[in-house]
Amino acid sequence: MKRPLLKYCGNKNREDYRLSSRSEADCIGFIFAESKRRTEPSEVKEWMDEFGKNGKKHVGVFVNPTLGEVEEACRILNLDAVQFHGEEPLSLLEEFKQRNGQEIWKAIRHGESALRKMAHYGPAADVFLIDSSVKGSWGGTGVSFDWSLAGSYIKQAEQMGKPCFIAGGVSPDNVIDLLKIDPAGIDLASGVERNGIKDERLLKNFEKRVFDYVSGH
Ligand SMILES: O=C(O)c1ccccc1NCC(=O)[C@H](O)[C@H](O)COP(=O)(O)O
Repeated sequence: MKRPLLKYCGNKNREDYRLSSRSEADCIGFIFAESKRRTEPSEVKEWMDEFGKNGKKHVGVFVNPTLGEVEEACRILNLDAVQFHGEEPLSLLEEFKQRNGQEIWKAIRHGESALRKMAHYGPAADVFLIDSSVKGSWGGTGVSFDWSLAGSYIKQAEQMGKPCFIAGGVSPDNVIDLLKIDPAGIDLASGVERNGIKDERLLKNFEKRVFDYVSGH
């Protein structure tokens, strides 16, 4: 099987950045929205200048932002992709795409209307990310959803010709269950953190499990 793309999200300090930028991840994410993981583009720029991007796609995560906020972060960081993680109108994503051309990720919460929302955002989204739905939180909850239901998202994204990341409570302990449904990408924040910061042993353990599983299938 093909290894899924990996994204470590919620890098919020210099050490998180150092670890994630030296990891096996393909993408690393930064929260520019209200969160315990919130950071500022100017801080990320300092870490990026110090350690280098090391080939990782840098993804800025926003929740119901203004176009100006997203464009300002893109200007400072030259982001490779922007992840819209709220209930943004499709017109905002379309306008952003038209003006800037960056890759757009649309996060959608698992639930009854998720397939319909994927179709709705299809004209603007380049990548889908399906996350758990937890009341009162937009993301980064560490809570998983029933992955036996994730096949329909993966299939619909494939039919639309777009990769689909699965997120929400993924960790070294449960990633094998997720790999069995063969998602194009896996996104996680909490599962590779200890006391709220990225943990090298958890990152290595997670990657070993993914790589061992993939090489055996
Ligand atoms: O991580 C956050 O704190 C966060 C806050 C607000 C919006 C989005 C957020 N995270 C976006 C991500 O892509 C996370 O990796 C995703 O929600 C999964 O998080 P976790 O369940 O902790 O692995």
